[in-house]
Amino acid sequence: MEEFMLENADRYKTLVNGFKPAPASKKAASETTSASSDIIVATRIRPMLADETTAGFPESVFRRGDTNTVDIHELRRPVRGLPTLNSSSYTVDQVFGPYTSTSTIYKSLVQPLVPWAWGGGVGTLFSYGQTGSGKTFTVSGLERHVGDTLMSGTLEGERKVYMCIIELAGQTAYDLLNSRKQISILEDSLGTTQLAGALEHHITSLDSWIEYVNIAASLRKTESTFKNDTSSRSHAICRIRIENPALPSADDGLLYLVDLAGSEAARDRSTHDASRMKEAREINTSLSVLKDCIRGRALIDAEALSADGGKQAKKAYVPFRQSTLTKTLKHVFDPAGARSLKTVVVACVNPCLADVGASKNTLRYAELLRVVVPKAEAVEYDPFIPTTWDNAQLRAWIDTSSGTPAVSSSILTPLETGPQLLRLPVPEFLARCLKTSGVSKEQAQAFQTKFWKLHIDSKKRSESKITSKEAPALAGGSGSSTREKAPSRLELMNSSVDPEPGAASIPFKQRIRPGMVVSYNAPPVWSSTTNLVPVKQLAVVLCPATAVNARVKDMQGVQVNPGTTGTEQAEGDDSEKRKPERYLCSMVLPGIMPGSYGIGLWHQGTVDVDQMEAEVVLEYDPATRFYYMAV
Ligand SMILES: Nc1ncnc2c1ncn2[C@@H]1O[C@H](COP(=O)(O)OP(=O)(O)OP(=O)(O)O)[C@@H](O)[C@H]1O
Repeated sequence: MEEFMLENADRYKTLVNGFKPAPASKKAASETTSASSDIIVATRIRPMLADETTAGFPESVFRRGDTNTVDIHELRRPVRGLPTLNSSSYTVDQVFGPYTSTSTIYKSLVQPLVPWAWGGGVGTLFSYGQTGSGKTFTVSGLERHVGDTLMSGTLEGERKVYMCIIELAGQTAYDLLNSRKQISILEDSLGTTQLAGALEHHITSLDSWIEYVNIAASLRKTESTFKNDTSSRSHAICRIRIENPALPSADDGLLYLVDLAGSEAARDRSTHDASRMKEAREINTSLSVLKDCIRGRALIDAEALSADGGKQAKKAYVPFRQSTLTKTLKHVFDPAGARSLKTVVVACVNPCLADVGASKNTLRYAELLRVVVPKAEAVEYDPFIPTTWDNAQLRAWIDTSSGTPAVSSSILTPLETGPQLLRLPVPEFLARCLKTSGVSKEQAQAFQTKFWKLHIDSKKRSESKITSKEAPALAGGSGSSTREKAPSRLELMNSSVDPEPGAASIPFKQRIRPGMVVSYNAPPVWSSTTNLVPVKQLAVVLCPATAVNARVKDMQGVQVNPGTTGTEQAEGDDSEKRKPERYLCSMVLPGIMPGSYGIGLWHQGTVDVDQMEAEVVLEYDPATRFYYMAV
């Protein structure tokens, strides 16, 4: 095939020079969808390398004028006659041609992620592409620019910056800042991913930043391939954690710079042995899972913040547990997390005609990452729905609703709209409030909760409005009177409310069931053994203590059902005696948002029925991914 390309290089160049793209379809103007603003997908076309030019290969990847469209041309070998041109085009959010510097790319794509992470958000950069397309060249250049910005002292406030660089090869992880020592990727009992065994370095100067980046680069596992002598067959993840000492309980900002393993060109594979083929399969699987995770998470975020309550958005799935790469980057994908995210993907392409197939695959992948969400229609302003507020409406609300002294709206939201403020990382929200003189941490926190609560309540209201609108249609046809449609059992699954009709009229102790949330008045048995403080002494009932076997122990290691050692089961036909008096429960833990809760599924203890005070209804909020108490 390469011979055919070289033989027909001149004809190919003539055909490419005469290429005229089809006129842009009118569809774009009338589009009802747009790419999600939380994820930017860009393409960088690297320059031709000397060996490619010397071999006589022409270029095959071109930016179309100043647009965000890339044209790829290849030669088609017809059955009869002269070769013809086969062209395809791909559209992404930004295109950088072969002469664009890394510094320009930094300014336009990555620089905004730095203050985002500085303010407590999660920013992630992925460089993706075929082997030898310039991924490592791009990431290593960007790493230096990030270090420059972080260490420049120009960002507001005091922060502590920590760096950790790891490499993932298949299922195995190594610490690139500790002599490539093997480490483990673990999830702790609160569901947080831990890079167990990896060293984290406190970075205080640009020199030490560069030193660590260089150490990692030199240790990066490389294995020669046909295409690129220093090809990396592993993913490298540089994680920057940014601590804000002024808000010790707030989430740390995170910045991930990820140099993905090369997605190889088909022609390279022919020279590989079985282990290299297995490696290639593993890489391709992890890249495919990554694509699903990026898309899924962006769809979920778009859905949560849409003014229509996400009714138009498709239901998304984020399979982050399906690969070590996405498990490691759990913060970036986990739909149950509440972090504000910004993601940038740079799809690197090699312009050489010899690699045209791989370039097409890379750009196809890039296009798939562009999550299309329903275009924001001009929504009618509603004083109770923050997602409908423009900047002026939001500022007017802040001026009147943020307490005394009022939080300065020009500091908190100089430009933001309601939906944008909802996306702001909580630590950044609080830090901005605290800039108004006289505003205390407590006031800032209470105001942040108030804003979120308004949003959550508005979503609940919009859901119930839709339900009641649907009711006549469902009742219609029979001519029956318009009844409000009762929520189905499935719809009730977002709440701990008893799904049985009429349950509210039965005292809660007579209908204790798995999933019921109760408040109780005894000192929590687990607080002495853990630093996690249960919230308001709430617990989720799992099952009667008598239902579990002798092996089951609570958090203190105490046997939950002491009656399971033998005799009691043989004796028991007296149902009164067997009636459970205590229940195995999971602890309800404080959430990240003020007023929010999480459920510590594995933080289990027993609660006596006598100690239970009342049933409490917790509702799950998909926007923040926490539970809130229903009023
Ligand atoms: N924008 C660029 N300008 C100049 N040279 C570049 C550019 N991008 C890449 N190169 C050169 O191309 C070669 C391959 O780049 P690089 O090693 O970054 O590819 P890669 O995609 O990381 O490959 P692999 O997946 O095999 O690791 C290197 O010699 C690099 O210096």
